[in-house]
Amino acid sequence: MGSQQHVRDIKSGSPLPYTDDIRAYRKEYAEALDAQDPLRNFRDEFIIPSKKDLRRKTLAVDESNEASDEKSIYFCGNSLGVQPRSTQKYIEQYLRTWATKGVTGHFVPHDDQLLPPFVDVDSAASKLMASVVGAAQSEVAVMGTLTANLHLLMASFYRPTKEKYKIILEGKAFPSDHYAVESQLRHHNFDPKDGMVLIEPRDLDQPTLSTDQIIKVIDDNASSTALVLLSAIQFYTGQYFDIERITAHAHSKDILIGWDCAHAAGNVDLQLHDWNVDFAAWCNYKYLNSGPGGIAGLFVHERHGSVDEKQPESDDTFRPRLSGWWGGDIKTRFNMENKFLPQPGAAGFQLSNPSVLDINAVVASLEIFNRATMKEVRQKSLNITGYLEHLLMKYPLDAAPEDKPFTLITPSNPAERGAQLSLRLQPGLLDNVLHCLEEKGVVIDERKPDVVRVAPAPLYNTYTEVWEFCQIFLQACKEAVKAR
Ligand SMILES: Cc1ncc(COP(=O)(O)O)c(C=O)c1O
Ligand SMILES: Nc1ccccc1C(=O)C[C@H](N)C(=O)O
Repeated sequence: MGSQQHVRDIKSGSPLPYTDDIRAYRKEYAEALDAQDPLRNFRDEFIIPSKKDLRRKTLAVDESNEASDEKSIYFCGNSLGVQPRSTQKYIEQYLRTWATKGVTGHFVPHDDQLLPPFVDVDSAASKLMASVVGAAQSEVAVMGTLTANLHLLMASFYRPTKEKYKIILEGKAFPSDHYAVESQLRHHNFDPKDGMVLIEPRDLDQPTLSTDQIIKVIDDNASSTALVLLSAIQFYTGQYFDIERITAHAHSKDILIGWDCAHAAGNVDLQLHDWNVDFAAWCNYKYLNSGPGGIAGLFVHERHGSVDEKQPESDDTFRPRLSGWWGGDIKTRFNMENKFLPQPGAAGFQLSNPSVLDINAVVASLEIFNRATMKEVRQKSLNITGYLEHLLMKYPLDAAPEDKPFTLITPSNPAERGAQLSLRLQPGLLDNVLHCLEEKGVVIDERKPDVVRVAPAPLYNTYTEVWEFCQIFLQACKEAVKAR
């Protein structure tokens, strides 16, 4: 099959039919894929660090050169997404509103403002967030930070009894999640050694977890488990778990389940509502490009968020929670009567008035996402990450095994991964490979001692970058093997 046929197949949204046709390994093929990419114009919405800027010891950005400077190959949106061009405009607008309106900026709408008055920016953000994670607006709040939100949600959803008190999580969960669970158990006077049930990979060389294994751990601990907390996409392996099936299974055992969507939000087309997830939390600084440590997001399924207006605490479906004034009824919030009536839905979990500065950055990015659908973003992601895998594993056609001193630890089934591929290098190669990549202006990240994570972000990365990355990476591997 010729390269034009491949391109047509990609355009029609069908799975990319890779072949060993020599033409498909040429740069022109990657360029043709870019030319046909329906999302190609989104790249212009982002500032990709240039190679020159990355090398510079100072921050000076010479804007006149920005367009002409050669861009880095930035495949690190799984750790920190790049800056949308519009972020600066939103933040300047916020600074101007604060400077010129002072406290009146809280309440008075002004015609030229990009966002509503300060007190309403949280709902402007949740409105844009809802479709990105597959939720109703009322199920989403843009607030806090990921780990703090996990604690808040566990305060609501982890209600242990003497019999049912365990929390199931991955053995290799991101450390912050591990610490959050450990400290929740201690907070309730349980011993984490007994109360934390860790799902460990069976094979350390291929450290993914099968759905059957997860389900078996749930079954084995069903009578003593209060909560399951898993990551939607595993930060290390890039594995995308079967959220719908695992959630349904936990529910069938009368266990609540929450999902850490840090590596999934803005990456895959989550359907948190339809999958009946109890709660979820994520940060917005990875695939959602809202800046380091920026304001985060959480989801509470609508069945947990209802409020009886008169007697919220006696409503059966009311979730007990740690509260603050911003979660309270908007109409009475400023009455200072100390009668807490939570807002329905996820907004009722808010504590403080949010940082408007931070929310501006989230909104700037979400507005870009809302110009596409997550289905389209995911389709490009499947194609571009599939192309990356294909080139890494098959190119060049005459490659000897020693030319490929790495294995893929991310599942090769596209349905079981997002944008990221994690590659395990043979021992002793990592530092030299990283050095070569840095020299060539490639930004990826490493997990010591031997794993690199490579994540093309569908809204700003190109097929041509994938092609270039593979040339550089494979050459870097060759040189590292020689130097070993
Ligand atoms: C899965 C996961 N959980 C937790 C964190 C920590 O998040 P934060 O520092 O924003 O609380 C991260 C990223 O840093 C992460 O990837
Ligand atoms: N927030 C950070 C601050 C400093 C360095 C890394 C991070 C990350 O987010 C790491 C990310 N969670 C990861 O999966 O590697």
